[in-house]
Amino acid sequence: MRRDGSRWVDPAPLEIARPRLPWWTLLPGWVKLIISPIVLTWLVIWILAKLVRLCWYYPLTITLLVGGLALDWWAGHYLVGAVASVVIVGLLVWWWRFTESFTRRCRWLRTEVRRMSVYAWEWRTVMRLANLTGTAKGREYRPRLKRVRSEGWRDKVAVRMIQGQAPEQWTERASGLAHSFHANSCRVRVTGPGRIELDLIRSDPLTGTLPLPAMADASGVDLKRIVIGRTETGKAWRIRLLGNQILVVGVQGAGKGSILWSVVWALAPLIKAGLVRLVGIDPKGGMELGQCPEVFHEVVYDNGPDAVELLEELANEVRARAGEYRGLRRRWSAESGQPFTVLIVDELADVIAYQTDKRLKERAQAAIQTITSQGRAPGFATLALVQDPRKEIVPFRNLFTTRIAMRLDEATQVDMTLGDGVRERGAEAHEISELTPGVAWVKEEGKREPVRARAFYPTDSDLADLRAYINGWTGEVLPFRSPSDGGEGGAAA
Ligand SMILES: Nc1ncnc2c1ncn2[C@@H]1O[C@H](COP(=O)(O)OP(=O)(O)OP(=O)(O)O)[C@@H](O)[C@H]1O
Repeated sequence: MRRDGSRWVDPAPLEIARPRLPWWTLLPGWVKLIISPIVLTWLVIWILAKLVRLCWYYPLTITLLVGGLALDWWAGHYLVGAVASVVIVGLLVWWWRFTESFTRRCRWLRTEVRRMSVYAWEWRTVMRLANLTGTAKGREYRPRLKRVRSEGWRDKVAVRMIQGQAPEQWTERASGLAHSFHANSCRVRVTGPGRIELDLIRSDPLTGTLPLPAMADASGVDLKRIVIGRTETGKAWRIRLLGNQILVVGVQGAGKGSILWSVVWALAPLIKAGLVRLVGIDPKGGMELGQCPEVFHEVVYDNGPDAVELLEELANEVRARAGEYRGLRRRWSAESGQPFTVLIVDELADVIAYQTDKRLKERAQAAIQTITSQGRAPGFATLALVQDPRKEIVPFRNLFTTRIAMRLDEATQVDMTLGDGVRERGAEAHEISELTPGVAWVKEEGKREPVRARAFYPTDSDLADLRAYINGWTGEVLPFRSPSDGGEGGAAA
C-alpha cells in the first residue's frame, strides 16, 4: 500500500518458536529443595536400570571391557594388548579353519556383534524412515529393540511395538526392513500383546539335499509324528497322519514325489507289520507309484472306473468302520486290530477335475469328500498331491487339515493353498527356488505359524531298498563260489 509516497509493508509474522522452559524450572526454590532427593534417587535408579539393561544385552562385551580394564590396572597396557591380540588371532584362526564349529559355538559373540553393529546402530533411523515411529504431544514414540539372537542363517529380533501399532504395519514393511538390515527377507511373528519377533533371513539352511534316514523299527514309528525331512531350524520335519488329511501342492518338478516317498519310507515298518495299509491312485499310468508297487495293498494306474470304484470302496469302509466303532471307541487305535489306511492320490486333479466322464468325476469327488471328511476317526488318512490349487480343481480344499505348499508360480496360489494371511506371515512358497526341490511351507490346522521344511530325497536305489525290505529280502549277498567248490556262481539271500 502506498501512502503519501511512502511504501507500507506488513511486518512478516514471527517465525521462530517461542523458547519454552521446562515446567519444573518455574517452581519456587524451596519446592526444588524438597523434591531434589526424590529426583536424585529416581536418577540413580534410572542409571542403574540402564546399566543392568546394557549388561543384559551385552554380557560378553561388558565382561571383556571390565576384565580388560582390571587387567590393564593390574598388569599394564602391554599385557592387555598381548592378551587381546592372542584372543583375536585365535578367534580368526578358529573361524577360518573350523567355520562350522565357530558358527555353532560363537552364537553369543555373533549375537552381540550383530546387535551392536547392525540393529542398535541403525534402529532409530530405520524406524523413522520406515514410518514405524509415531508422534503424540510433540514427543516421538519409537518401537523398542529387545533381545536379538543370531543363529547364523537368521537373526531373531524381538520388538515391542508402540501403542496403537498393529503387526500388519510391520508385515507391510517387511521387505523394506530386510533391505535396511542387509537381510534377504524378513518375516514377522506375533509373540504376545504388543510384541513381535522379526526373522531376518540371511541365508537358506535348506540348500543341501537330505538323504533318507535308516529304516526305523515298527515300534519307533508314531503315526502322530512321522519324520519326512528337516525344518529350516534344524529340527525333524514331522507330520501327523493319525486323524489328518494332507494336501500337497506344487508345480511340476517341485519335488512332490519326495514328500510322497518320504511318507512311505517312514511308514514302511508298519506296512510290513500289517499295521498300516496303503491304497494308491496314480493317474499318470504308474510313473510315480509304479516305482514301488509292493508297498501298496491296492493301486490303480489310471483315473477310470477302477480308480473310482477303489475310492468308493474306501468311502464305504469309512462309513462301515464308523458304524462299528459307534459306542465302542471314539477313534482308531492299533488295538482295534484293523489297519490304519492311507490313501495316496498322486495327481488329484486328474481324478476329480480333468476326468472327461462327468458321472465318474462326480462319483470320485463324492467318495474323496467322504474319506477326507469322515475318515479322521475310523483311521483313514489321505495324502493328495496336486499341481493346481484352484477351487475349480479342488473344491473341498478346506477338508485337508494339513496343507503343504511346495514351489508355486504365483502368490495367489499360495493363498489358495495355505489360506488367507499365511503368506503375509512369511510363507512365500512362490519364492522357493527351482534349485531346491523338496522345499515346502507347511500349515497345520490349529497352528498359527507356518513352517518351512525340506523333504528327504529318496533316490532310485532307496526305492529299490524299499521294495527289497517289503518283499522281505535281507540284501545279504553271499560270496561267489568257485567252480572247484562245485558251486555255480554268486547268489543273494
Ligand atoms: N527332496 C528333494 N531333495 C533334492 N532333490 C529333489 C527332492 N525332491 C525332488 N528332487 C529333484 O527334483 C526333481 C523333480 O522332483 P519330482 O519329480 O518329485 O517333482 P514333482 O513335483 O513330483 O513333479 P511332477 O509333478 O512332474 O511329478 C527330481 O528329479 C529330483 O532330482
